Amino acid sequence: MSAILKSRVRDPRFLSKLCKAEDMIPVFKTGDYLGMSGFTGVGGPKAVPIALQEHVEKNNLQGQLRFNLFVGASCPDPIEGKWAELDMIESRSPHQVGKRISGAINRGHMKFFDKHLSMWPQDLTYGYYTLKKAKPTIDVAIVEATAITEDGGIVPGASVGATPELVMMAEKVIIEVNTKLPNFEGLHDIMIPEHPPYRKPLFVENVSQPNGLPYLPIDFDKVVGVVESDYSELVGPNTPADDVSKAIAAHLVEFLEHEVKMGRMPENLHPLQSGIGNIANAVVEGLADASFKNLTVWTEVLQDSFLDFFDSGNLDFATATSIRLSPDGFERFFKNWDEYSKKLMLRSQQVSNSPEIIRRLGVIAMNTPVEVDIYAHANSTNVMGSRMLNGLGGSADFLRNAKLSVMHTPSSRPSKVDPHGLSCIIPFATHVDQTEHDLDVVVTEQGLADLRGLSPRERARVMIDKTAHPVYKPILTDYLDRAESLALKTGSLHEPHILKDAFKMHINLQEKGTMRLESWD
Ligand SMILES: CC(=O)SCCNC(=O)CCNC(=O)[C@H](O)C(C)(C)COP(=O)(O)OP(=O)(O)OC[C@H]1O[C@@H](n2cnc3c(N)ncnc32)[C@H](O)[C@@H]1OP(=O)(O)O
Repeated sequence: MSAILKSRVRDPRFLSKLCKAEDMIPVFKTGDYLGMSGFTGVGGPKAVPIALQEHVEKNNLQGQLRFNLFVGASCPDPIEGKWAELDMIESRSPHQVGKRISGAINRGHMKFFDKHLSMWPQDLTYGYYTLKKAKPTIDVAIVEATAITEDGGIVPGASVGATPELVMMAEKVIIEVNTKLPNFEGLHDIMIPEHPPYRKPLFVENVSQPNGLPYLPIDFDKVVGVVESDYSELVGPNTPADDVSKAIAAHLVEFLEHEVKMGRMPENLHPLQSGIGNIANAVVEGLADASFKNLTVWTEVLQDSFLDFFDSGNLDFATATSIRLSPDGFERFFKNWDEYSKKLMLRSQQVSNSPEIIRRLGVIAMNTPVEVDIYAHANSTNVMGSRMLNGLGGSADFLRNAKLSVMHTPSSRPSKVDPHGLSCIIPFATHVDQTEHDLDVVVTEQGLADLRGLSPRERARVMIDKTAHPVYKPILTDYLDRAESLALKTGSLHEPHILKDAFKMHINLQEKGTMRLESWD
């Protein structure tokens, strides 16, 4: 036992359960329901999942040790991707990131469902996801801790996610105490809501107000092993902001400045939420450089750009359920721990994504879609209505409930044969995650469409005019003109469509490699 482990595990009962990762292998049976801590690739167990994958590989057990895997959001790709490669995942929920896992889903080899991340943990505790089992429990939960308190509470690492509910539902719990990472004590605020009809309001009136405990209580009798882990977070680098993302950020900053000037926002705005991905990261970079002061953040994931935001002196406090930084970002975070940690709080995803709190605090939500249609229905998940990317995540928790709901996207993306082969603004979304009733603003590098208070037809004109790429403006305008004239004849002018043509741009992409239609005829 390392000296650091001894100092981190302050309840001696847990030291009596100390074992090696490999010793835990017999705990797992094929078909088990597994829960893992972690969110957006950080704060999850590493030593036990890696021991399991090595066991499968060494003993040629591919396809013979398969699990139903629940993780609040995604696991690190080196682990989950490898599990997918070794055919160790039978089913998965609610969010994943990585080509190997989405590949297995899209080949039909792995069952997957996504669900609003605020709802997923409570539905788990209602027993909705274990209906097929005789007992509505998770068989084993593997949880990363950076310390265990005197009274047996788990201090998580860089995320909280759905760990409280996974532990609550688990029959057996394995704790990985990570001694490579710093002790994250003091950063968490963990509360588990009661079931209805006993649930109390979440008493959070501002982003920095705690509402729970600084650790996760655990039933010691469930603990079947405590493993020391010395893995760093298995995260990759960030892609630097490009000109498209910078232009999107500039439009958004200008719009928010206007909102302040018109008195619809206070000078320090409202708490900000920013989604995952490169564009979201770049938009936060843009906000960090803008003139807003004393900002706050109520979000799900903090990416690297939030460190610049803190350093700019313009960000007073940020709360999330995960700090998903790049390796350089984590190094910077750990070096300046005292500075950053006093302005941060990590909550469970039921709280960070709580629709009630998001709506009451007046959050400004900003997320990236796959595509948005001219009436402002957005697809966040399924390319061509069919190929799953990552999952819905918390996008709709925020976009439906925010005071200002923003989706940002490049106006076009390259295809194999055309640098602008995909238009992200299309006539009809091939899958709908966010509806026209949820979105206020859509912004691309071309401009910003303010859709508030507009009828569908007004909205469609503004969307095409402000957000579509110039090569697609005439194509989309032509579609809308034709749809309107058809709808006039059929008395259906509220939200005009030509059903036989609505997906013609997508079909052209499938057949000719580009959405640039030569003609609608
Ligand atoms: C954990 C959380 O929930 S945070 C809260 C917000 N969550 C969400 O919004 C969930 C849904 N959103 C997402 O998953 C992401 O924002 C995405 C995938 C839509 C965009 O992610 P970004 O990193 O900004 O964009 P990026 O340009 O890297 O695209 C990611 C991939 O999606 C593909 N993609 C995106 N849009 C399209 C499209 N219209 N058609 C085809 N492929 C597309 C890209 O080609 C890329 O694929 P690649 O990895 O093979 O190159």
